[in-house]
Amino acid sequence: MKNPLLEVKDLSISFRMYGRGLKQYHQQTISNLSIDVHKGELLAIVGSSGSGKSLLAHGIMGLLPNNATMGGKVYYEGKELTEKRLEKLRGNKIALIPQSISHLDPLMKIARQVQGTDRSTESRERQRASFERYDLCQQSEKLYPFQLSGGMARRVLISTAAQKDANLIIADEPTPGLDVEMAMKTLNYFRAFADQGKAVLMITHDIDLALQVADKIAVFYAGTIVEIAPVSDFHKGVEALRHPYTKALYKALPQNGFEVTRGCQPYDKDMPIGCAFAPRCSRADEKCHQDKSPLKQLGEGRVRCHHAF
Ligand SMILES: Nc1ncnc2c1ncn2[C@@H]1O[C@H](COP(=O)(O)OP(=O)(O)OP(=O)(O)O)[C@@H](O)[C@H]1O
Ligand code: NI
Repeated sequence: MKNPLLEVKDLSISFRMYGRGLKQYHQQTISNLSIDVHKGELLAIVGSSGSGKSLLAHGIMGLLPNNATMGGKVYYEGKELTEKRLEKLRGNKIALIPQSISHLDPLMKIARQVQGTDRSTESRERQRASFERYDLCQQSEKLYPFQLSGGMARRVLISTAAQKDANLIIADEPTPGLDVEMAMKTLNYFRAFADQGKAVLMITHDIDLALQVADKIAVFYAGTIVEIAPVSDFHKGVEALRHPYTKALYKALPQNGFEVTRGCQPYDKDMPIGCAFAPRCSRADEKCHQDKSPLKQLGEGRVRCHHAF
């Protein structure tokens, strides 16, 4: 297979924090995370809230807060994505659709911020066409972000990315606030975008929606990827999936029985030394509690579990 368009290798992200008596400590939030996205591919990332999905997106884009330290490497088109390269590519060839609408500038009318620094007639036309596609009427151009509803703001963020000449879209929870029709339109746009030989990394809570358009699903748990599986494995059923957490996510879907797994994801400070899912896993044994499994290739997928063969 050709080089991936985006490759994340052994990523780690930690935060400098202050505890009691202003004692400084480092909170490890993402560790040993590797993924790649090829041209033509739509990779969906699913996982529980607080597992580090948005941090991954911000880490790739070079938008981490000041108290964060990032380790590992990110490659784009086979070359390391240095800060200097990012400055050129961010918002052009690599577009982010952020999860939070707070990424909109509160003091700038939305048409202006969607166009960015390019105020040419072409840029204005692209912005108008993109607004039209996302049902944003012309009057909305003059509004400030606080005057938008949640769904409108989401559509502004999507149309901002859609009017760029990007090769890679990183979409962080792009569908909340959208009605089903608009959500499907957005996902179909991502699919068509990938089919043109470009690529999409889409973070979502909605596995059902992801299954309709993605090629692969990467499952996130407590700051790392526990499984990457082709969508066809999810369609085959629970037996085709490799990691106990992926199986639990699958069984929690309404059509698969709404089964609840006891316990919750560990906090960064209480991270177990072994597999982070072990405290909730019925198959966990001594080895699982003691060491983390590497991400192993298994069939067409990859899994981080001692018991998966
Ligand atoms: N600025 C920060 N300082 C300290 N910790 C942070 C900071 N930003 C994020 N975190 C930590 O990173 C963890 C992961 O956050 P992130 O926003 O990536 O989760 P997520 O998987 O995107 O969740 P959600 O699905 O709710 O959007 C949080 O639980 C939080 O502990
Ligand atoms: Ni998030």
